[in-house]
Amino acid sequence: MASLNIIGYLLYNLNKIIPTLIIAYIFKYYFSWYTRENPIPGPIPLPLIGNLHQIGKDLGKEAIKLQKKYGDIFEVMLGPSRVIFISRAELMEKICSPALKNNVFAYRSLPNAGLDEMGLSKSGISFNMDLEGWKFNRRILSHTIMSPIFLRENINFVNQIFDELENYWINLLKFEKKIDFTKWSSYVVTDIILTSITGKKSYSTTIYYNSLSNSIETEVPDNIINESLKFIDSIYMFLTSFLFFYIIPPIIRHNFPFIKSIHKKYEDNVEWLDTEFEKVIKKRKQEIENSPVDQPLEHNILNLLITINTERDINKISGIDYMRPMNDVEIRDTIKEIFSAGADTTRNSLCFIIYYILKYPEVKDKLIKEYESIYGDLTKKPNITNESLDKLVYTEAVISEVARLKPAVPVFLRATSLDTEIGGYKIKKGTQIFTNYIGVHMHEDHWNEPEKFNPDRFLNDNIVKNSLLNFGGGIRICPGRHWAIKNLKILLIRLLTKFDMTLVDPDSPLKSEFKSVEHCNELEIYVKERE
Ligand code: HEM
Repeated sequence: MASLNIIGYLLYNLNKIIPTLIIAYIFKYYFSWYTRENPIPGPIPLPLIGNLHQIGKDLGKEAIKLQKKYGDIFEVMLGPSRVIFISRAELMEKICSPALKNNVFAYRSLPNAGLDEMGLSKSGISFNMDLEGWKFNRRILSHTIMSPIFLRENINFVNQIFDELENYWINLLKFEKKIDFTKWSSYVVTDIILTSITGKKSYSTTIYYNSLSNSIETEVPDNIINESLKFIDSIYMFLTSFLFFYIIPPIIRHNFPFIKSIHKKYEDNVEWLDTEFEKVIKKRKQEIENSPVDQPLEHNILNLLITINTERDINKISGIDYMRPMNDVEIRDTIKEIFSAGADTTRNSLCFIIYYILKYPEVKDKLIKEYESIYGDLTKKPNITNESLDKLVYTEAVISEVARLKPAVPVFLRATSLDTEIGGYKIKKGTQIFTNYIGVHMHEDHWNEPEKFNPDRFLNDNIVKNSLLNFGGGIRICPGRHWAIKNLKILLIRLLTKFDMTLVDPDSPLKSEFKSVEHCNELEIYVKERE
């Protein structure tokens, strides 16, 4: 009877109780926030969402705005979680430490249910919380893509794909001079990565060409078209789903009606992709097993990963500490990593570079002069070798300058595994750090006229340590950086020596937005063959 009375009282006074509870919650929220330990300047958060309304719009651009307002180290709340942004070269010292032992920043992320559900926290490289596994996979990936036998073959892969693109563009140019470069770059880079992994022809560029052209250049069977399209969609869905899994708490993903169906779609996609990769690995293992032991294997990434530390080891790098082959899950997740970390970054970097080169024709002329000095007569197809790529000093300066102004990864993650101190602030073990690379790249203390596009600064200036972090730094520095730069160089040589390109709208600013990486939204160019 007494409990009924209480329920009745509560129901009767609901209109007073709910506002009181809300006010108490808000009061408690702000009391905790204002009295938090080791506070760092930053915007005042809102209850429940924190600063998501500010940061969620476009991480790269918002990070710069907040840095201007709060300084080189500032904190924000992402929902209930505190995150610290670091935006100055000197403050990156510990994050960029190459020492493996007692490295405060060895982890990318704090434990995260979304990463667990995506299968990323116990496997692969970028988000692997098992440091032994991370070290093993990372080392093998680095040895594979840096090995001379792979890099030699890589030039053939990229050249083959460019030859195809060249033919398609020449055919299209008979009718239409305008090229949507964002689309082409996406398909070309997907094909480069797919071909480097499998050693087999991949069809994304062909399928795209066929969709634009009346004259079908290469017949592709329907089943291959469908498989390729499904695979490409699935890879891009995997990339897009990352932020969804990472930011949205499981309780919302699993229970809210609309969000629940998105979650299911993304979850099914992860499963489908894993199964597809597993099928490819199984088939290739069988092919290797069936081939005679003395028959040389092709130097693609899949063969290299499957045979590493086995009697068929193509690279003969078994001398490294880990004397065991990779298992199928390790191979699968390393390949997935190459796609997820390498495809979007490389293709958006290429778009940004093309934009700046076309915007600054004097830079384009200097690049062509560099190619002439190294490859001679440019009316013939250049004979590209890895040694010649290493001599392209000006090209490298252009790639660095574009990456400084427009890094494909403007902000990324690291987490503290020990208590530490940065810039005079105490930071506790288990804090999520956002490395604000774009903030460092645009810092007036590190760069003279940081807004200005000036590749020569990389030829003349003394570069401040840790002030160019387009590939990150320290023990988690991008293992694909040399491969990516080589691919960008090959594509630039081939594009600039074969075609004359101009921007359709030279006055338009570069249109990009942050979606896991910085995406080039639009890049229309006019193209004609060089005379
Ligand atoms: C222009 C293209 C690329 C850019 C701008 C880029 C940028 C980055 C950045 C900023 C990081 C974070 C490093 C850090 O935390 O210090 C990273 C990590 C990584 N990148 Fe790249 N990347 C590119 C291409 C590639 C390619 C082609 C691969 C494929 C092999 C790759 C594989 C990885 C992996 C596996 C990691 C995680 C490393 C770890 O956590 O130990 N990246 N990349």
